[in-house]
Amino acid sequence: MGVELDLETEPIQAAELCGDHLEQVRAFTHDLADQGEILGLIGPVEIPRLWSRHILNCAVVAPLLRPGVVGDVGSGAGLPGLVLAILRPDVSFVLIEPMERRVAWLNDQVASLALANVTVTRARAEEVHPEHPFDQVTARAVSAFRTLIPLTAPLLRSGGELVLMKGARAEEEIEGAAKAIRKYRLHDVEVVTLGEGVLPDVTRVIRATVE
Ligand SMILES: C[S@@+](CC[C@H](N)C(=O)[O-])C[C@H]1O[C@@H](n2cnc3c(N)ncnc32)[C@H](O)[C@@H]1O
Repeated sequence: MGVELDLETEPIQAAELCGDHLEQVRAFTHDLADQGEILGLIGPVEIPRLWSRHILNCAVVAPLLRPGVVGDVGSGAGLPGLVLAILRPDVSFVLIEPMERRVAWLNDQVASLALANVTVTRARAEEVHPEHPFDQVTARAVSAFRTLIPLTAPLLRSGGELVLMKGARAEEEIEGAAKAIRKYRLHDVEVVTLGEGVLPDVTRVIRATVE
């Protein structure tokens, strides 16, 4: 038995942002609302705003991805990795998460959503050495840009791109990361704002390309 489901009404934008994949995104969202608190994946205050502050904030990132392999570092509940994997079946995803209970949840969701484009790796990012470095790496709510760079940039191929979901202080985080930006040879570092006029909270993403 799950917790009492107190999920907000599905926002009208969900249909627009999820298109043909709405049913799958809806199934994931309802499972997360139902089991997320018990499994320690998400706090109770987040459940009533799961769609507008979490699911759809991840969904707006989908158009930034290119066909290839994306590593999602610190996937946790599957944000953004599972949402993006549902919306972009043309892209392969490797979800990297060290916590056993979260890995079990991710594997269960991959199976129940029948996602053929996802593998889950139980590891810390710094322990991962992909045979074929990733084309892009995503992360959300893992750490500040300065400390996230050493965890994520080494996973990328030359010319690969970081797509890191960030809060309102993204520009300040970039200023504070000057040393790591140089050390890991990042260029074209920029903040893009997604979901403006569509979502209550815009999504801010730091994009950067590795030399
Ligand atoms: C605050 S949670 C965010 C989870 C999810 N990305 C989200 O937005 O809901 C941070 C996640 O990063 C994972 N994590 C922490 N350090 C990590 C590392 N070095 N490598 C990979 N994952 C890490 C944690 O286990 C946790 O699941």
